[in-house]
Amino acid sequence: MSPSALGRTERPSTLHLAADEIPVLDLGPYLAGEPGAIDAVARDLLYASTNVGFYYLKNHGIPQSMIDRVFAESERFHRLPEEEKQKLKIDKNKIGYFGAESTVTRHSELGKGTKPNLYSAFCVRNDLAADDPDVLAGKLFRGLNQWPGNLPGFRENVMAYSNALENLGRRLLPIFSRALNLPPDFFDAAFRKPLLNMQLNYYAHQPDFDGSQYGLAPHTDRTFITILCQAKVPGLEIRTADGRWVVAPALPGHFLVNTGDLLRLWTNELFLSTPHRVINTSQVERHSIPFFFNPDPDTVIECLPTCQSAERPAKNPPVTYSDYYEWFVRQNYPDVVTAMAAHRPAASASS
Ligand SMILES: O=C(O)CCC(=O)C(=O)O
Ligand SMILES: [Fe+2]
Repeated sequence: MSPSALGRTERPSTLHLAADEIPVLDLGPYLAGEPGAIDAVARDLLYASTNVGFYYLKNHGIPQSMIDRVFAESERFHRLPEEEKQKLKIDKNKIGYFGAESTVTRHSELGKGTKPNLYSAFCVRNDLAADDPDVLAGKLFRGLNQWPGNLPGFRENVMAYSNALENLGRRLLPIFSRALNLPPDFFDAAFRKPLLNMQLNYYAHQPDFDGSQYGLAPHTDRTFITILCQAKVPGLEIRTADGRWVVAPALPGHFLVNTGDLLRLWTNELFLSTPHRVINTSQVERHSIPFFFNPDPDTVIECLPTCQSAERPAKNPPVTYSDYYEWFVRQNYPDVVTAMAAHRPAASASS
């Protein structure tokens, strides 16, 4: 146990805030390997994570043409007839399609009592092969992706983007280690085979807001981090530490990252997992793509050594990521729960 635990930090004087609220981290110097760049960006990250929980990334190195292609694929997918999309209905691994009003946000206190969500989504995970050991072992959340049969190029463009975001996620890990006073490779083992989940989210135009029916109800993410691309249409609101809901603008060429519950847990609740929600009262359809970046499901999440001290002991017992995540899925996705029950081995059916 370290003598004194890390705490919240002051805003670095060079750190820019978008919309007066949300830090903008410049990855350019770090990705270019400039000396000392990791220290500067780790300082910004520590401030953003302990005070806001959301931050934009600029100069992240992902070409705009690749982003445009994956949004074009999202539009192609969501234009398919509903019955075509239902052929890919979400399965026990939370892979596939879920339609409007088929999910309910129950895992967050803030989402309690809200109506089913208006959004629909296509979910993909790591594109594993049928002979992958985890697939053969039937490990939960390690299944094969489902792909539409009639959209040539779809799988390639979606996975090209997912692979690029996976690489970006890995490049961020040493910055988290630096911010948290940990050895540079601290997170590497947990992310050797990360548990990825990416969604092509679609929000129809919502003419009005009745106070309880959201595109996506208030919630926190059950992730390590989420890397979101909002394309052009805003609609995401985040709840500031002082309780206001503010719109996170769709900034061209920027990703919006948020700390998830898992990283909050890992850091002994030092990093904020900030509530957010979506209401699309713009006059047009909204597409967004969250990339949920998570460690291997077998990872044991135990309070980091630099986040605890005699004065600030660990607040939570260790838990494996699979247990932590399964609880969340069971709360929110009734169709996944049904699929899980259908696949449960007979021997454990009554337990
Ligand atoms: O669509 C968005 O902008 C946010 C999506 C989101 O919060 C989620 O899928 O968890
Ligand atoms: Fe979210």
